[in-house]
Amino acid sequence: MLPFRAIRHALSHRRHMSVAQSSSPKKTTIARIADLRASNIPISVLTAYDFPTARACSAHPVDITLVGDSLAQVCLGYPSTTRLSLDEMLHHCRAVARGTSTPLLVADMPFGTYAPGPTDAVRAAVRLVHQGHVEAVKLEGGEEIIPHISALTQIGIPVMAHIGLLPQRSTALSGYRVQGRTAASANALVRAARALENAGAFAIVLEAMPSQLGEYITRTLTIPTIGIGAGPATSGQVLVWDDMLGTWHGHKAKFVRHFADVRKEVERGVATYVHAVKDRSFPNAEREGYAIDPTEWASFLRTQGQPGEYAEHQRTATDATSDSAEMTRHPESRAGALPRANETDEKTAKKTGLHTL
Ligand SMILES: Nc1nc(=O)c2c([nH]1)NC[C@@H]1CN(c3ccc(C(=O)N[C@@H](CCC(=O)O)C(=O)O)cc3)CN21
Ligand SMILES: CC(C)C(=O)C(=O)O
Repeated sequence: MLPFRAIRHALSHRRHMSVAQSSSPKKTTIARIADLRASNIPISVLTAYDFPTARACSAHPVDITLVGDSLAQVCLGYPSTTRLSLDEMLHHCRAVARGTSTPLLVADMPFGTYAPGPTDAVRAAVRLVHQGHVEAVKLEGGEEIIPHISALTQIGIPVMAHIGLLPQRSTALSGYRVQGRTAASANALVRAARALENAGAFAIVLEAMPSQLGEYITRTLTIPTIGIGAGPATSGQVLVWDDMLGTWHGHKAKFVRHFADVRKEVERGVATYVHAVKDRSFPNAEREGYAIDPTEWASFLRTQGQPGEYAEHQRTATDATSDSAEMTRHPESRAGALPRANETDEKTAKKTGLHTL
């Protein structure tokens, strides 16, 4: 019997107990993922690429946090996931691991790190566990990667498989296309799914395929299916962080739903900040600044050879920073004789078009 099957069966007596305790978040284990599928409770998966997104995934919490290689596109600006190196992936895995508490932590094996053969797959996956602090790995592919998956599961690295649309092969496949739309390709996907389960995968991502096929594969297998564009009947769902929050600026696949409009908030925040800096309403000297004892300041100025009257003026000006009339009466008293606040405001507003705010 294969390793994860054995673990699942050995722990099956705990099934009902652990699902019943779902109100108090516990560390997600491989057995718990199997429990959720057996109990027909949908499995929630989200990608995360850094410490704060990992914290957000842990706070609610999601069941599985995936350091997806979509990292290449949404976080690092590469045109394709094939550009991502193992070192770059490791750097982000460590940050995500530091912010992860309860979710099971899974990382994508980057393009080229497993294709050469099972030995290379083991070497790269061991680095992801050792140096990336992840608990499981995900690999894209069908029957051609069965030996790789067997090698990984036999040494105790849990594997999430991934079939259907395979982004790492989008160049060879001439783009991101829905898979399994013909009887022949649907058959090939079902065959691959069975083979991956037999090789010991603990779960399988089904990407961009007809909903009927997503349901059919889910019913055929005993391991959970995690769908992304595979319809509502899969055992769980995964979305890319930036797609879910509406921050991704690129193409929106049909399967994407925005659960928040964070991009609009980000744009509003940046524009308001720039405006506040330009019109000097930020920072406020008292609420957002630090003070020095006036006598200390006066004595500092004496060390600088400044007249006492200047020190006195500085103190008054600090007490009433928002009083632009004060600055107008003594414009020369400000270091470098900066232009008056109103002048600056007018000029920058013209340059940046901030009048529209
Ligand atoms: N932001 C983002 N979200 C993702 O889900 C994602 C990434 N990036 N980068 C890596 C891969 C690439 N993925 C993609 C990218 C595009 C489509 C897409 O546009 N699909 C077409 C299908 C058209 C058809 O064959 O009918 C669509 O319109 O939905 C799907 C998955 C999934 N992954
Ligand atoms: C979309 C998910 C499944 C993924 O593979 C990724 O984030 O790279």
